[in-house]
Amino acid sequence: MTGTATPIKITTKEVANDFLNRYDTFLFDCDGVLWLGNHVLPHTKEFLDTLAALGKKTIFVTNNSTKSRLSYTKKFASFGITVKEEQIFTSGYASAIYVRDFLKLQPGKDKVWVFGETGISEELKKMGYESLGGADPRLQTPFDASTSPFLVDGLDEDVRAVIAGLDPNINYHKLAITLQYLQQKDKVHFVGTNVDSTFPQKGYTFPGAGSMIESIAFSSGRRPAYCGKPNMNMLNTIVSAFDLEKSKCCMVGDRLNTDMKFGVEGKLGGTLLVLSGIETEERALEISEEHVNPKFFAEKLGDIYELTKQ
Ligand SMILES: O=C(O)[C@H](O)[C@H](O)COP(=O)(O)O
Ligand SMILES: [Mg+2]
Repeated sequence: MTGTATPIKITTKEVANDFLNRYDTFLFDCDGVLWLGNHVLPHTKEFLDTLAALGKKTIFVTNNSTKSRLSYTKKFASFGITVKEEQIFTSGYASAIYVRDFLKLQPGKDKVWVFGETGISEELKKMGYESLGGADPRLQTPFDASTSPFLVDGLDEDVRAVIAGLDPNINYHKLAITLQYLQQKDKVHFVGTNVDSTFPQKGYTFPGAGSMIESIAFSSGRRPAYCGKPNMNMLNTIVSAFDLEKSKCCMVGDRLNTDMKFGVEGKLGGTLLVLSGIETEERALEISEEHVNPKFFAEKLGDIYELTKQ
């Protein structure tokens, strides 16, 4: 599936201003666009300040489930950027919404086993769900079936779903216990936060959530319901939360099969691919049935900011 026209590279003041004037709302991916891990990219704050000065709406849509929306407001603040929790949507939040609104699990009764970080368990807790696993320190111990408390004490009968996401502290203990829950096929749903195969960091590309979730899918022989980008439920949640006019929205991201697909399939007014994360100019321009093409592309957000200031 491809876009309909040759992607436009933003390299002049005129094209940069035309790009900004086309949309009133910008949906920003985070990793690979605003920052790489804890390294904020050039002019991220200045670019967002420019959009605010132009009266544009900004929404942040990250597939990174390791932090809660509230925690992300603190990450933004550490870069001097003020963002409200309501402006942020994570794949962990999208997964918790799926458990609540689609699986209709009962808070206070049904529990969720988490393979991943606190970004998932904190969103579940805010919805009234008790979660197990996740950052439980007992999972950091080397795995031994005869001593693992999760087996010795027995699996929790009230677990009705597994949510699996990015876990930089992945280990065999976590994989083994998560599999035990997923082997209860008729009782425990399998939810994945996001399908990203890799995770961009400054100077490196590391394994992403999708690589871990697919490992669990392989061992369990089950397919997860993925909730992050490019899932349209996530987009519909955002569009209705802000009552957005799709044709006036632009999705800004660094990955073709999540961010750009999210924007194109979501029929947003436009898409901007930045090359500061996963993709390359060749891929942006490549016509392929394997991926969509962006409407615009640029080396990085900061370049667009600098062009508007010429
Ligand atoms: O592995 C992952 O989870 C993703 O690479 C990463 O977190 C993507 O985050 P995003 O680019 O959607 O902000
Ligand atoms: Mg990204």
